[in-house]
Amino acid sequence: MANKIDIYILSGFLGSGKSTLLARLLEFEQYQGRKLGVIMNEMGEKSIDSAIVPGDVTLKELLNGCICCSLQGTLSSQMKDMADTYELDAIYIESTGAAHLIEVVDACTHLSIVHNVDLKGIVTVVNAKQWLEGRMSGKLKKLLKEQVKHADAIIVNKIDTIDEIEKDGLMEGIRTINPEAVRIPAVFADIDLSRLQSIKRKHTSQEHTHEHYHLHLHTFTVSVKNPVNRIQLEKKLMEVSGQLYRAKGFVRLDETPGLHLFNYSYGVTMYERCRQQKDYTTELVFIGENLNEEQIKTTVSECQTNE
Ligand SMILES: Nc1nc2c(ncn2[C@@H]2O[C@H](COP(=O)(O)OP(=O)(O)OP(=O)(O)O)[C@@H](O)[C@H]2O)c(=O)[nH]1
Repeated sequence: MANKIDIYILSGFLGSGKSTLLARLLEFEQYQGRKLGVIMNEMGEKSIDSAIVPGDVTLKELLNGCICCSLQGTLSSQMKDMADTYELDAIYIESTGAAHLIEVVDACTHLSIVHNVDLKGIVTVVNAKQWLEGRMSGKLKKLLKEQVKHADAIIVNKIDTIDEIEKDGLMEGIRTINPEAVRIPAVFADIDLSRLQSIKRKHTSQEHTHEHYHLHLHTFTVSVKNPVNRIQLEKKLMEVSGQLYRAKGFVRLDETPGLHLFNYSYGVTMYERCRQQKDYTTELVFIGENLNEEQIKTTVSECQTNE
């Protein structure tokens, strides 16, 4: 094998903007004629984010678990498989928002793969508002800090949701945690992407000093057969018990025809009309802590109209 495959790990909590960044990176890299692979890890049984990956990019989905623990071995073997089967220039690994990065780095530097790949670095995406407000459990705070600490580049995303003074304070706070990383403020991950291509991995996999605690994230899927009332769903999701960190999936709306991508993260709901005419199942994946599954199922059913 001639050249080693560049590996980039995309990290950042649920809904911070990893897929938004990945979509831009894939377009940017393909424009330069590079052949790409994506390994996408999601907590749920179904992949929602893979919809952003173009058909000519090699895609592997690792679902229903986390590549930093139960799927760590699978990540190494999938990378090896990709490297042996396709002539790729780069592989992007989108980790779940709950991943511990050192374990993901270990999987990327496993003996079975280390001669085929060049780990360029970890890019962590931060949700600016969530980081500033800090409305989250202590464990989650620790995890987000860890994701920033181990990054080689940090995209401080969603700065449209905070003001200029807050932004300055936030950038300084991030610098204090990780002064060596490239730090870039962004809206919808719209950055000079060439800055990411030149990053270098600074940390080594010897740093097993952190305690490996786990967020007790609860993930489940709710089928949404009928069109939903957008405003009602938005309002009711704000009222569910526990900490709802993320919800996403495909739904139809009662007010307009067509399939829509639904995204909920940190109190903000977005609907985006699907341009691709693929046959997506209408269902929503919910991820959070201390969620009441039955309550959320009832909520979703109350927001649906009868056809
Ligand atoms: N306001 C605002 N919304 C954004 C920005 N970047 C992304 N979003 C929206 O935030 C939602 C989540 O973005 P994703 O890119 O899917 O986030 P993610 O980190 O891949 O999410 P998971 O894979 O579920 O962890 C989507 O609705 C995006 O359109 C931003 O800079 N500002």
